[in-house]
Amino acid sequence: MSSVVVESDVQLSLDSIRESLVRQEDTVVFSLIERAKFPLNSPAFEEPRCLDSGNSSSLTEFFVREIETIQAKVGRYDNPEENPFFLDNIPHSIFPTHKYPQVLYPKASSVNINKRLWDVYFKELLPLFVKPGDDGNYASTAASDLACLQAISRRIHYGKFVAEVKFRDAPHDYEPAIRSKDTEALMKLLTFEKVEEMVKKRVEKKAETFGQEVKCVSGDDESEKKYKVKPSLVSRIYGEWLIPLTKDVEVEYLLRRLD
Ligand SMILES: O=C(O)C(=O)C[C@]1(C(=O)O)C=C[C@@H](O)C=C1
Repeated sequence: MSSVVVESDVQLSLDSIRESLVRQEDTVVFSLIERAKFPLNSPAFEEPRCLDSGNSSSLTEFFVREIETIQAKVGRYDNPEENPFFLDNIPHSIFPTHKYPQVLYPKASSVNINKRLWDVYFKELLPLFVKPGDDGNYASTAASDLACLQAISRRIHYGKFVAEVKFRDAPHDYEPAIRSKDTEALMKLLTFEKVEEMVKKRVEKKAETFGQEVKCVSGDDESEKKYKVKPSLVSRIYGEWLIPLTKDVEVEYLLRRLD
C-alpha cells in the first residue's frame, strides 16, 4: 500500500456528495438548454479549418485547448473536481493557489475519461438535443459546448468522490472485488437503482422547470407547454450516458484504490 495516505478526517458523507450531484444537475441542465439555442453547427467540431498551416484542430478543439491553458494558469485544475480534456502537461498556476484537502486516494485520483466523453458528446448526445443545421455562429457554439462538456465532465468525475466515500464506508465489502479486479462485482456493489430512478425523475422535472417557454398571456393552454429541450430527453441523457459514465469512473477509481 502507498505510504501517502488520504486525509480520512476530511468530512465526507454519501449524503453530502449526493447533495453536490443534485446541485450540479442545475448546471448540466442549464448548459444543455443554453446549447440548444444554436443548431448543430458541425463544421465547428468536425472539420480542421484553421487558417494557420500546421494546425489541424477543429475550431472547437482549438478553443477548448486555449481556454484550458488559461484556466490552468489561474488554478482550475488544482481543484480535484476538475479534469482537463487536453492537457497532458498542465501549466502551473501563476497565482497563489488554494490548498485543497487530499480527499482522493492519490494513486486513483488521476482517473480521467474525458477523451471518451468528448466522442460521446459530439457523436451521440449533441445530435439528440439540438436542431440540425448550420448558422455559422461557431465561436458562440464552441463556448456553449465547452460549458456543457465541463459541467458533464465535473459530474461524471465526481464519481471519484462517490467511490472514495463508498470504499471508506465499507472497505471489507470492496477489497475482495478490487483485489480480484472483478468489475462486475464492483458495479453491483456501487449501484443503487432507486437513487438512479430519482435522479432521472428529478432532472426531467428540472428540464421542465428551467426550460419551459414563459408566456404572460392569461388563458394559455397549460397542455401546450413548450420546452427548449425535451424533458424526457434530459432524463434519457442521464439514464443512458451520464449515470453509466459516472459508474465507470467509480469502477476505474476503485480498481486503483489499493495500489
Ligand atoms: O449516488 C450514488 O451512490 C452514485 O453512485 C451516483 C449515481 C449517479 O450517477 O447518479 C451512480 C450510481 C448509483 O447507482 C446511483 C447514483
